[in-house]
Amino acid sequence: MGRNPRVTSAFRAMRGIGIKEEQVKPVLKNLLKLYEKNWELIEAENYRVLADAIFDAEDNKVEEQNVDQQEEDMEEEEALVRHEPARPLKRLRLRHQEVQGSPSSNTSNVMLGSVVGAALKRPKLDKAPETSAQQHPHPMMKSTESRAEPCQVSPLHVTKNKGKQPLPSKPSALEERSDSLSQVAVRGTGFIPDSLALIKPKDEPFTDDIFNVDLPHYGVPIAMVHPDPLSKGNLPIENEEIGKKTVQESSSQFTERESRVDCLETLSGDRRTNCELAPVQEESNSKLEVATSPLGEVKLSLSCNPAVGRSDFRMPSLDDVIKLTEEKCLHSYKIIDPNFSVKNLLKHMCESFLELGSDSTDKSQDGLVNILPTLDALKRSTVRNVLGGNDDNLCMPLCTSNGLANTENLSAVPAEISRPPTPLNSLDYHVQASKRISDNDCGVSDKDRKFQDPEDTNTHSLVVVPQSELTPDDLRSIVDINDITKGEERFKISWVNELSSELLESFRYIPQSIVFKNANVMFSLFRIGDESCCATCFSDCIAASVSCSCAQGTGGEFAYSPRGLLKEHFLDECISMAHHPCHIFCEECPLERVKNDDCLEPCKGHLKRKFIKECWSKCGCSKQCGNRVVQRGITCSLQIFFTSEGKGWGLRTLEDLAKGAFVCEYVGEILTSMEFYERTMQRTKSRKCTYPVLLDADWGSNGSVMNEEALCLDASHYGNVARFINHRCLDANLIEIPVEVETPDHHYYHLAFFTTREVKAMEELTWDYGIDFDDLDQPFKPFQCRCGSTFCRNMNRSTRRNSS
Ligand SMILES: C[S@@+](CC[C@H](N)C(=O)[O-])C[C@H]1O[C@@H](n2cnc3c(N)ncnc32)[C@H](O)[C@@H]1O
Repeated sequence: MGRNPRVTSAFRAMRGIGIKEEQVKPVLKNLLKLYEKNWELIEAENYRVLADAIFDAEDNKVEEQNVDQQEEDMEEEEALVRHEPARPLKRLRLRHQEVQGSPSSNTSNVMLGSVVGAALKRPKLDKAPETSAQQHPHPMMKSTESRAEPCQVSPLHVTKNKGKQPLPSKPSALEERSDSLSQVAVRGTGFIPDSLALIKPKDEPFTDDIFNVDLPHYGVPIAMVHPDPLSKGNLPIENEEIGKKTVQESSSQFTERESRVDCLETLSGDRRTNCELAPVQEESNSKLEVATSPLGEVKLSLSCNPAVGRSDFRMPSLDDVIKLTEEKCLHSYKIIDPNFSVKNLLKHMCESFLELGSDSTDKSQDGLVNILPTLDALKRSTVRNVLGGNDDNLCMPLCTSNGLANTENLSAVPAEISRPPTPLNSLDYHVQASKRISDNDCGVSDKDRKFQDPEDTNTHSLVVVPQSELTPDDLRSIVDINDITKGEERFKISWVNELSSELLESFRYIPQSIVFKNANVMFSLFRIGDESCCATCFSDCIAASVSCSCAQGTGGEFAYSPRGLLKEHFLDECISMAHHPCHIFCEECPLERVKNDDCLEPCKGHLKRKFIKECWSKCGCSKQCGNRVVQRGITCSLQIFFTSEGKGWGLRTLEDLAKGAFVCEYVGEILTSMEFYERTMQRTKSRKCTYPVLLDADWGSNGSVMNEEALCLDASHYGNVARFINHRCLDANLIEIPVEVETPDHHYYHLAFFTTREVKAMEELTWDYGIDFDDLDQPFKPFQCRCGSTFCRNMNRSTRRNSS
């Protein structure tokens, strides 16, 4: 009789990835037995289960060869006593830790992706929908280069590039920052569940609440944890009663015969769960600690109570317990998610326990944990975590500086995150705690890193603290996921990260720019001449048949249409000026002067721009006047999101926008060029990133600009939504236009963003920073542009270099 063609195919597939027939045979046999000849399970994902099982079998062989003789003898003895079943299949997982765990594996997920993708493709059926992170490789998964350097912008050393670009920090600082970010990146990959593929067995429907099935049916040994002996007598009667009730309610989920859930311990020892108590004989060696929360406050251990007829019980090794449990899980539930691990399941249970017990809204708490979750809630939460319910993006990552005004007082302190139990995938809650980090690190402190288990792709491993432990600085730095503006704008602006667990860096939202210290920004009625205001107007200047004097600055015609959009020809002229730049050169450029170099460098040039002049305080028209657009603030629905191209955070519109629509202005601290120079130098030392924009639209036109008159906006600490707008070469959908709102003095003006074309809802909003990527004289290397434009100046350069 010929060989079963399915067997032949299996051999062939395995041969294709370098596995010999003799290695395949025994494992395949076992699998067929285990899956009751359900070939589909074995063939799924290009024989992934089979390959994985073979890898594991090989692993076991190596492990076994390595154990010393004594241990082997002991194991054999134990095996005789316990009748441990043969162990062909532990858990079916790809050896992803080989790529994930390695500290040098910046490209881990890329590697994983290619291995899995090439040899072992995922099945089409029953897998969780691909996240966008899987569809587009996440920037954090790749090399450091692919991560946006949030503040690499051209500094005061402005080059001939129009002087409008944000300013870069020193390369060394950037490199260091990149290094730290790359570490985050490696870890960050772990948070993205690789696959939730759970293949249904033929005859057993698989549901999400698979772990809620009656465990007695399979006899899987669930934790039997005894109470802390020290406080046994302290348990209040009410708790005991409640505990009994809770266990009774959920008793169908646990076996009564061999295992009973007794209690989950806390470090404090004086808190008791609402679990059933069992008389436990105290023997230190009769308790096996199986999992703990990251800090060890919560522990999960197993013990056997000799009083219920197990006097011959011998404590097994933790590894054996885990292996056997995984085998049973595999057999019972056919879990083949490569990320499934009982160890992680139990760890998640500890975390869920802590999470549910740490209700930060309860101000009365000053201990670590004092509200104990019901077992049902605990299980739901744990199962959600283990099955890859990726709610990582629900937790708030906050890079916080201690004292925003004093940027030097930045220090690394422990991470603190409190995560309330939330519905899966719901973003509808506020940040409840803050995470402080070192200033050169965005999102994760060293301490956090320590808690990260490279194998653990689901857990947040973050420390939970009661809200009372948050300092006023922590509370100040909280970024509301629903509204980063904290009510400062008329419209809420939410943020979302659909790609990774990276959280929004903390900053102070301000709707209007504010003077930092010495900037000479004085708005006086005295400075506004009668000819530049419309004192006699009383309603909407734009609706009037004859344009008032406020239109003089824009050629006698208002820049805005009655619909509140920029007039087409005005806008087109601004766009054309940006595309065909005309530079003004100052006699002594303040940007060069502040460097205090022996030899003053010539001015690199500043882009000439058209100004909009709005009606202002001395005008008689109403606030609703059509010539008051920018000053009325943001009127469209915007959102901050994590870009998939490696640019970091970006800004998008949630509604369609017409051409010429005002979006927002660039808001930040107003600094003199000297202040900015000093700040940049300090930042370089402390590796702090910057978000500055020069207000140089009219420099040089009236002779030299004095140092203290040369202003820029820095949105690093105080800013608005514009600080998230990314750069796009040439065909950006936004253009920045200087606007006079309070003063005709062009040293200070508002920098407002208008759409250059129609923009559809969900499109990213971009503007051309004006960076000259070709300018090799720049002291700092600009970021690697990922704008994706066909006119990308950065891409052209590298393409040119490649072709030459
Ligand atoms: C004003 S910030 C924009 C918001 C920033 N993406 C963030 O995550 O905070 C400027 C920084 O964003 C990144 N960036 C902006 N546009 C980019 C682009 N086209 N390609 C790559 N990175 C970009 C650079 O790191 C730059 O220094």
